[in-house]
Amino acid sequence: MSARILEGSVFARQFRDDAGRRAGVLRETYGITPGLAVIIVGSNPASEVYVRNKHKACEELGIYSEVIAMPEETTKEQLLARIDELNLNPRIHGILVQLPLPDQIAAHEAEILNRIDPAKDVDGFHPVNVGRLVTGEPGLVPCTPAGCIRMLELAGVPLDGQRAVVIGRSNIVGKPMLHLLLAKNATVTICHSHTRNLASIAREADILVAAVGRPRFVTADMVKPGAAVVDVGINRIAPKKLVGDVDFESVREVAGAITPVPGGVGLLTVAMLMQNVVQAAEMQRKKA
Ligand SMILES: Nc1nc(=O)c2c([nH]1)NC[C@@H]1CN(c3ccc(C(=O)N[C@@H](CCC(=O)O)C(=O)O)cc3)C=[N+]21
Repeated sequence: MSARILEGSVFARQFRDDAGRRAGVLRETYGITPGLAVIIVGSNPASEVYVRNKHKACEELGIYSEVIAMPEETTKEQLLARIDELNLNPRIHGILVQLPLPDQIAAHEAEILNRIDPAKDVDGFHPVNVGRLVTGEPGLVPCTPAGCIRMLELAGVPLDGQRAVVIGRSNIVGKPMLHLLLAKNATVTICHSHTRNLASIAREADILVAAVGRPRFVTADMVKPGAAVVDVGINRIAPKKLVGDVDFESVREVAGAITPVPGGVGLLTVAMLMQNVVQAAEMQRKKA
């Protein structure tokens, strides 16, 4: 048996079509063009790929997009001042500060992210949006986990009552994924670096999400036959070689469905960001 390949491009296309349609309504009915500002501090080759893909997606959907490149030596105060301006800028409905930040301001990451107006927080990283996710109130949800859940639903993978195991406990992927799966009535377990018997826990999963940041960490022996395997990893192991957190070639022989890297979750992330920008613009219109 060989797994069904869940192509990111197929699902990303559907998310983008939906975002484009809603952006059209905002434009034609209300004269609002959704706008996104991305702040990049310093240079990081991986970040540049992401920012380029995002910019292309905005152009295709008629979303206004501004990339604000700040020098490596930017101070916390300078960055906060830039965020304050964007918070007040009526053309900008979504603000994203590209992570990771350079070393001298990385320690202030929380303070920086908390400065973004929660209504414009299209990454869903602000504590107000995190709280809404945990309590089940409507809010902006982190793009990567939100995209994975929507993909699984569109692919017809059942979640209700299923065992889901998430490997990784980051604020960006692991923790929001836990809450989104829980909201779909899955039984969720989080595994991390201190977990004992990780492989045997992973093997119980009907849905296995890998977000550990270790190349090919998930091997075939850790996967239940027929499971849906979602690979959130993006590991550059050579200048032009990208691999996920899942050993794709061996796991595809065991899994029922699997996302590739590249061409999987990364594409969903960009498409979900477009949806979040449109959602932010819709919410700001209703509040105004
Ligand atoms: N505030 C913030 N929000 C983020 O969402 C965020 C971030 N910072 N920092 C970096 C990570 C990483 N990330 C990616 C998204 C899409 C691709 C992507 O489009 N990948 C394609 C192409 C990969 C390639 O060719 O290199 C693929 O997987 O097929 C990659 C990376 C968003 N991130």
